[in-house]
Amino acid sequence: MPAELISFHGLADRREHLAVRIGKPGRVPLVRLHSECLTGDVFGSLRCDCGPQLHEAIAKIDRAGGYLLYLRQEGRGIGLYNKLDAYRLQDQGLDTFAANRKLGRADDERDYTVAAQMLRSLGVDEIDLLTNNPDKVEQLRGAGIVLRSVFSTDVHSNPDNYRYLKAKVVEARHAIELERAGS
Ligand SMILES: Nc1nc2c(ncn2[C@@H]2O[C@H](COP(=O)(O)OP(=O)(O)OP(=O)(O)O)[C@@H](O)[C@H]2O)c(=O)[nH]1
Ligand SMILES: [Zn+2]
Repeated sequence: MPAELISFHGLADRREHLAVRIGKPGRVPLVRLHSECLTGDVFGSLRCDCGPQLHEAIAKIDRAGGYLLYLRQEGRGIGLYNKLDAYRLQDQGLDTFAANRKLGRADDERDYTVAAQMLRSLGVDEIDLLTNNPDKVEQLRGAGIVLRSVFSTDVHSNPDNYRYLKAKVVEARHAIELERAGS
């Protein structure tokens, strides 16, 4: 599908982030904040749901018109090296959040101020948001972005990511209807 890549510099965290404009965004575009996940997005790891969510978001935004904000927040902000350490701890039985804590990190270190800055510079102050994560909703609202609607993503569960998804529901209030998906 036709898409336009827009690269941002000089944002609050000084990192380079990307917006992908897909379809024809109207006044209230459909937006997905996608946090970088090299293992899931590029290599198709089944440990998480990032790859399928990325493709789902692109297809949905293509239909509605909007933006995929690809945020360089690997490992919920702790980076790839630390995420791989966290995976090792998960293999020893810790859940995804406890593993972060064991490494001396917060459960989730992502700050979505940069997403609000990117939207503003695209001329957007009201959106429909695709997410299950209440923290994205609260942070965007706190940054002054109006959320007309919040849509859940589909449930992309498999035997390898079930514990990871369950921990998101139980510990981080994600709106994922795991049981209805028959997992
Ligand atoms: N620290 C850590 N990060 C992880 C782990 N698994 C995936 N991630 C990262 O988590 C981020 C994706 O966030 P999720 O918590 O899966 O989902 P979300 O983006 O908060 O919520 P949705 O918008 O509903 O998808 C990506 O940056 C991944 O690299 C893990 O086990 N530990
Ligand atoms: Zn992932």
